[in-house]
Amino acid sequence: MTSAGEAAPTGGPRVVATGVSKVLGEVTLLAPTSLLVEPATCLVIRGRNGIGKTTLLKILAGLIEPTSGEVRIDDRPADERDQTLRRRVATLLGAPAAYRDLTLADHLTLIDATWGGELASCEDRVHAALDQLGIGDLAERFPHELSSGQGQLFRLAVTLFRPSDLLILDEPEQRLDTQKRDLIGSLLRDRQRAGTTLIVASHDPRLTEAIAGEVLDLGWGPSELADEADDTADE
Ligand SMILES: Nc1ncnc2c1ncn2[C@@H]1O[C@H](COP(=O)(O)OP(=O)(O)OP(=O)(O)O)[C@@H](O)[C@H]1O
Repeated sequence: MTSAGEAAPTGGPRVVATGVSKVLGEVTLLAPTSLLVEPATCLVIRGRNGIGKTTLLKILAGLIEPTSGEVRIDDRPADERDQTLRRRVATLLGAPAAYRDLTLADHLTLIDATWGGELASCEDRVHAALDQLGIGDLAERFPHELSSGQGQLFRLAVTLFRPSDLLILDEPEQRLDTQKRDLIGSLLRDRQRAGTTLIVASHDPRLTEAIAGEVLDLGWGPSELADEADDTADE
């Protein structure tokens, strides 16, 4: 059985999205989009604020249903309720649930137990995972005792620690200083070399340069809100 903190040994899946879009009432959250991510490669998704990057990641992870189109992760439709996919796909999409009365080390220990990690080596692996992200000295802190950047490192630790061979990350660089962004770039490259497939939305050119095999630009044009603001300014 795969232990928490290790990539699944079989190699990451191929991800194919065909014409996926999301529309809620009058609002288009994501225009029709297609992509292909080969196993153990990294796709970085870019584009202006509000273009639909997070929406696309949620669709790829099977967290929300597209209005049109479909996503396949290897031969399976993306669906977070699919147990086989849940064992493979780790996501950082918004803040994962954190328990106020559990320390950072407690959180990782809980994750390890959930995914069947070996009990005897759990403590060592938990501390190694926190050390790897430069927050080993915060192991006994509670989540609400962290700075915003330390909180982001904790969320990354939680995401990277559980077994997965497909990582879907929304702006992993958020709130991090340059050194930590470089660290994340290096950790993600290592995961890719170990066989993990990566799909990452990012606004950081340096991180993109460090990890991207392919880049998908969703668009850089003005948003409707910007259009409306321009119209108002013209009046
Ligand atoms: N629940 C919702 N209801 C209506 N519109 C929404 C909802 N969630 C998001 N949107 C809209 O959908 C669009 C896409 O949002 P999304 O979060 O996917 O963009 P993004 O590219 O990730 O933006 P950012 O770079 O700012 O993180 C935005 O215009 C947003 O306002």
